[in-house]
Amino acid sequence: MEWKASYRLLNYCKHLFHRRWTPNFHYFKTFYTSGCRYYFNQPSVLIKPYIGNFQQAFQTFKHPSVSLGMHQRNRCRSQYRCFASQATIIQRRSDFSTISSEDLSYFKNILGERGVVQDEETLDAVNTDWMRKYKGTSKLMLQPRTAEEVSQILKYCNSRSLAVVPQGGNTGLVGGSVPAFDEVIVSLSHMSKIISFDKVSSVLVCEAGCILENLITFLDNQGFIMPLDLGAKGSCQIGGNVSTNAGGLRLLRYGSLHGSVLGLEVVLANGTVLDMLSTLRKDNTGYDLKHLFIGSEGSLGIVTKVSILTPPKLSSVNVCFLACKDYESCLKLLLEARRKVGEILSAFEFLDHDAMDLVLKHLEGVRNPFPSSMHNFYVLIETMGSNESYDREKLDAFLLHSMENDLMSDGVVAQDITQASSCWHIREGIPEALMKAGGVYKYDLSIPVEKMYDLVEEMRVRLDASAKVVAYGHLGDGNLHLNISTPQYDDNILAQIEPFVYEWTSKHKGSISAEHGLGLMKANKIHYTKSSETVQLMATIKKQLDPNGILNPYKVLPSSLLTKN
Ligand SMILES: O=C(O)CC[C@@H](O)C(=O)O
Ligand SMILES: [Zn+2]
Repeated sequence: MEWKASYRLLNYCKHLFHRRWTPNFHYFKTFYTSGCRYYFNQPSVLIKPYIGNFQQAFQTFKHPSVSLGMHQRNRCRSQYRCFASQATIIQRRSDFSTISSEDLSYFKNILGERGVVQDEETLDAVNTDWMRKYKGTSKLMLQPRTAEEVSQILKYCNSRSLAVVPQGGNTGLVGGSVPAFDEVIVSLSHMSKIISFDKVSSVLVCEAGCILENLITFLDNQGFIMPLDLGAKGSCQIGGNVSTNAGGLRLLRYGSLHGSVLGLEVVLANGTVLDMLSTLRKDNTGYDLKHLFIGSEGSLGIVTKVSILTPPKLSSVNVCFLACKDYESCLKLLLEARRKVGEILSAFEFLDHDAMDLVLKHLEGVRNPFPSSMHNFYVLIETMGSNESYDREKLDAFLLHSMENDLMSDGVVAQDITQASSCWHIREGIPEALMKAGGVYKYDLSIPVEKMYDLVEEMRVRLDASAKVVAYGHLGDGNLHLNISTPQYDDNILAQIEPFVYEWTSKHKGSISAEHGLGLMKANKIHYTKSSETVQLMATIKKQLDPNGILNPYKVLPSSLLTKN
């Protein structure tokens, strides 16, 4: 029995990771929990802390190369209707101009031929969002190289009433980074310089178009890390991350970008360059305006430079993947991880049976860590610290307690970086697997964790079996990614999901956008989370900073509140 079980663990590691390793059986300990035996190789139950680039070794989540048919949608020149979002029926604002040959000459004059993109293939890509659900009809993308060029562009567009969509890596999931109609796309991709890094204060200053993964690599060489990490790090840009207040996998440990971003340079709609590029931790001189731009999705200004506090790289990293019989056990594990693992806890992610099933079916190279059985829930726990034996002791205490108290049904602990990255690949691969499975309705919700899974269960009761309700997310942050996967988009299914999902979230005092923003998808849904007074004040701020409403129109706030007086 003992040998069988340890063999199973050993076998798992061999199969999943195609690696040979020699466990030290001498150290195997046995625990009896609810009639099951659990075996962990005590000293190596925790992965050996590896020195080196942990981040880099993770699989980079690239855009799926699968060819997905464009979803059915009805669109005419003045009306945009996204099939997958019932209420996203908006009219093109008639006071916006269309591009003229004089406009093109002006832009070519300030940016040169290279900065003015009109070829159809490129425009098709930048008009289409990552999910291929939203598509604009822009005929022009501009590629400035400096904040001054951004300023000249916006000043001109403002005077001509030309609407603008700022675009970074275009990895957003709510249709916020693509035009709704024919807005001019202002790409930040050519503004990708790292300006400075001060090791002592650990502050990085860079341009908005820096790809997150490039910053991660740069900092790794200096012995630091970025305070945020996302599945889309290979494509997303820091300016987009800041503009959407991207959350991701490490928010549990390092907090949101409202805490890490120390300063910004932002270009306003009228072309004013707002220099708030502070590198100071403390500055109580009046209103801290940078926070207005963090998470405003490019609707108040275009972020051109970012100054960000970067935590030191930690040498001891552990990843474990645990199986649970019910959601209640996941919550208990979270509580115990907080208590016993404490300050070294860096991620606490969860996925349910349907999410695991989907990944196993649709993603190549992913193996079930527990090949002999499927479980109802899984959690991925990561710790990061600087003292190997201290970290091990903490994780050990947590795992032993969890086993003794029947909080997990099975568990594996990565023994090296390859195994750790395989565990992460399961979690990070879910959005790609969903895309490959067919149509997907995405909801990114903050809900008090005790209630969170009730929504998932209620949703399953509402929908028939052809719709797969898939739940996963950042459990440690109270963030549920509720996805309904169907063979294709269908308005009848959508009617069963919405407005139910928003009403349910609102009733339980949750947020209808935990980390993805509102974009085009949820601009008309903001009232489910924010009071009417708050939304009114937001509209007042928007009108003050962008009186002509040229910046990312139709997004974030309901258009009805922004009509010109
Ligand atoms: O696809 C989603 O719904 C979530 C995407 C992303 O925020 C994640 O956590 O993987
Ligand atoms: Zn997420």
